[in-house]
Amino acid sequence: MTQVPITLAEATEKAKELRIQLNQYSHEYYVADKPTVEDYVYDRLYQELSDIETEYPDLITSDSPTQRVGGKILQGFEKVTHEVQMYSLNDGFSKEDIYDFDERVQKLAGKQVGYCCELKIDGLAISLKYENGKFVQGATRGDGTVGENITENLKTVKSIPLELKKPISVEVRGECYMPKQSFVNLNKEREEAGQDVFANPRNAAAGSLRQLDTSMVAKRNLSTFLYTVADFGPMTAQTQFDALNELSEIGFRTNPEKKLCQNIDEVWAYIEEYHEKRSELPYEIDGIVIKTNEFTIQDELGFTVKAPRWAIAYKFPPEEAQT
Ligand SMILES: NC(=O)c1cc2c(N)ncc(C(N)=O)c2s1
Repeated sequence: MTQVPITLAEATEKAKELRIQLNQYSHEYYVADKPTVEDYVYDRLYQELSDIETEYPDLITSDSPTQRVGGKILQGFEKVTHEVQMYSLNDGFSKEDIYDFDERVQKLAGKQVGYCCELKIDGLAISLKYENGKFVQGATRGDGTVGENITENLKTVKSIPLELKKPISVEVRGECYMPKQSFVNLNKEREEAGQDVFANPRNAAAGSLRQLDTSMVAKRNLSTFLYTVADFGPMTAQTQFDALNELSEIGFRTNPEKKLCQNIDEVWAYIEEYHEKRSELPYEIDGIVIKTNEFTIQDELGFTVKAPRWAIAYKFPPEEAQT
């Protein structure tokens, strides 16, 4: 059926309506993992918006889903200084290390404290900055103080909101990763094309985010889990567990496997549970991150030169090579 040409006013209204609808469907699919429509419904509306933007390029907005496909060739990556350091974590490798950590925390805090336990995602640490709800800068961790500006590449990662559900200014940190199945598919493609294959999903994610052709990044099916707030802006969470829920409420993808543990025995049980479940997860993890849940305790315990005193990363033993 030939499209009846529409006026600029009608196109403006229709484009806004389509953007809102498409961004909602995209959030359901890529962030909430709960799609409510079939792909063909999304694709038809997307084509309608793309046709309008082709007819009226001035109607293209920074949060339009058509901006996710990339198409820019970057000259390189500028350096970014993190105003809030992206810290690293002290590692633990045994049950004893974890119980020793708890003993140190209780001694410093003067009481038993609760812990928020989260899966340690095997990806690339990223920092995302938003101003008045709009995504303005994405950067790699780098050395924790200076990273690289990869904003254009991160705009193609569908689980990263281009606009938050609230017009707030925040900085958040998390992990960008490649799902296991996407890694298998990518390496199959590369092998068939006679290219080198990636050793693991983490290298594949890192290699993807270093692409200078943003349309290549868009095709790599990268995803994210956000887990730290560096600049709270108007966010009100007073604990790590609540901060994760608040991150999700404003539009970020967070990992659903988190657990609030009342003592270190519960922490150890969680570690054993996910050491068992590790192979069933659709993404790689290399351990468990344990943090004192109350931010007041985190402030009290502070940091050593290298890492927070209020957190530890339990690293799983290397998986036995499949014989
Ligand atoms: N280096 C770090 O501080 C962290 C690294 C990671 C990681 N790779 N995955 C998950 C978390 C988390 N949920 O806190 C953290 S925190």
